[in-house]
Amino acid sequence: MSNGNKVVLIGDGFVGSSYAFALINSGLATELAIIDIRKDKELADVNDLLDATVLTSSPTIVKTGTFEDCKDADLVVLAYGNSQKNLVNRLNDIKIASQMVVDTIPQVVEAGYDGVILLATNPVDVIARVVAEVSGFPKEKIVGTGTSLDTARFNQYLALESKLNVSDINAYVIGEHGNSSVAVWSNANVNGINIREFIDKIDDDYKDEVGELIRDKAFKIIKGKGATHFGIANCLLAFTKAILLDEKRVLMASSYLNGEYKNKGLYTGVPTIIGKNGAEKILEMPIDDREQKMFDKSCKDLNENYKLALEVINK
Ligand SMILES: NC(=O)C1=CN([C@@H]2O[C@H](COP(=O)(O)OP(=O)(O)OC[C@H]3O[C@@H](n4cnc5c(N)ncnc54)[C@H](O)[C@@H]3O)[C@@H](O)[C@H]2O)C=CC1
Ligand SMILES: CC(=O)C(=O)O
Repeated sequence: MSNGNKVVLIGDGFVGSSYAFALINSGLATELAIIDIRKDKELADVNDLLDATVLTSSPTIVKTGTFEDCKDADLVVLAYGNSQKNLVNRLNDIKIASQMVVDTIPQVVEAGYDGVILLATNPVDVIARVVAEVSGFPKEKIVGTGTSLDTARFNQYLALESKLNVSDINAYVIGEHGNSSVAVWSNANVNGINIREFIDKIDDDYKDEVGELIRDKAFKIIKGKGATHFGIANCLLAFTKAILLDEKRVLMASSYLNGEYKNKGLYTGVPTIIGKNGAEKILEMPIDDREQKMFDKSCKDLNENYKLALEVINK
């Protein structure tokens, strides 16, 4: 551990650089080391970010990094992954992303790092499991961003539809961050008042339609500009803050299930208390039978697809 808050970011593309910008503006990190295989991009971003730090209230020391930097890091963040340009199903990226984990995580561990690893790399639920397997770390030290972005999209949708402030909407998405995600309507509320009081057309068709809209949002953004990156950058920042400041915040992380929500042995998006030890406790909110069935199917899909990752890990 460093004397302040040292973050090592691995992967400096759209997502990594947006996170880096959010992080230096937050003043949370005393030091940020950036590692990418594109050394020109890595150096260019470091120099650009250093200029940006001058006008922040608490300037972060930003530098190009090596895996040795992980030795005294307080947090390692993975934002590498396949380009989003042609994304149609995140699960198609399993082999490429698993190979990145195999290429990097042993070096993080060899440097002596044994803290929390936070990741956004897609497919994030499967890749969290790959990072756990390759690192050998306790399961709670691997924290994926899970359905935090899907949850933000669900809340945004409900705020627009109900014409209320998004801060007052409490609605969650669980399961895969991807095509089998599950919007939990049964306990969606506005400061404790059921969402049905504000939107009267909620039947199963409407739920499916909105579920589709939330899932499609990523693809629409990618069509417009090649990647989604601001939303996930702020999700990563919220997790970073919760871990570095030991906030015990409940965030929709990819966490390792051990019987919660009637499933076990895999990482997926569920409400989780996040603190300095990572995913400290999974919280079980009530879900209805329909949502449970969708969640079970999502877990089944993730388990099936993990076999592709195993081919890379065991190569
Ligand atoms: N979990 C979520 O909610 C979201 C996840 N993502 C995911 O984030 C990942 C990154 O997306 P983008 O930044 O748009 O991709 P990008 O293609 O812009 O950046 C990826 C970066 O990773 C670097 N990289 C590749 N292999 C590496 C290695 N072994 N070591 C270090 N760096 C390496 C590349 O050089 C590149 O700079 C993707 O998997 C994407 O699907 C994106 C948005 C939301
Ligand atoms: C790309 C991606 O995973 C998202 O924006 O949801």
